[in-house]
Amino acid sequence: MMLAAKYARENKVPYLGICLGMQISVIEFARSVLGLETANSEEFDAETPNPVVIFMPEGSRTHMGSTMRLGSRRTLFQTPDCITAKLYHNSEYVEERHRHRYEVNPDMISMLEEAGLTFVGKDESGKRMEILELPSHPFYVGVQFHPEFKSRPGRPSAPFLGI
Ligand SMILES: NC(=O)CC[C@H](N)C(=O)O
Repeated sequence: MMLAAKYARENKVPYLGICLGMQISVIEFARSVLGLETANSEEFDAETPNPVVIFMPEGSRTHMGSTMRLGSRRTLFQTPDCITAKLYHNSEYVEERHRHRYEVNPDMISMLEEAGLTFVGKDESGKRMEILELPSHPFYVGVQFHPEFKSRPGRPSAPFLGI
């Protein structure tokens, strides 16, 4: 997955990373562009010195049961000037379904954004990264939620229309 994300980023191949796919794109970007060779998700290396993806449960941090961020949650677009906001018909927010425990580390956002990765969708607290884009790329998009859950035959969820 890491190599696929790298290849797509460097060769301007369309990339839609869903959930772990978004997390992988952040790890790959941190390693290749920021030069943080040890960047990782806490899920894969709990001791990583550069945790760009961390355990961010909605419930308890110590119990696996009921810690998943699950079901429909709101994502607010941070700017109308991005690919995904346009795909979602210039809505101010979208409600998509979630199923995960790990998320992009909010403490690393400014570093990632200074290097060109932009977080164009966040939850209402501003702490949970929901959508990323790479403006220097024709279509490099990551979504923490699962747009496929609301996709239907003949009525695909918006992000798929961008590929
Ligand atoms: N559905 C997914 O891709 C979730 C996996 C992911 N590593 C998590 O945050 O739990």
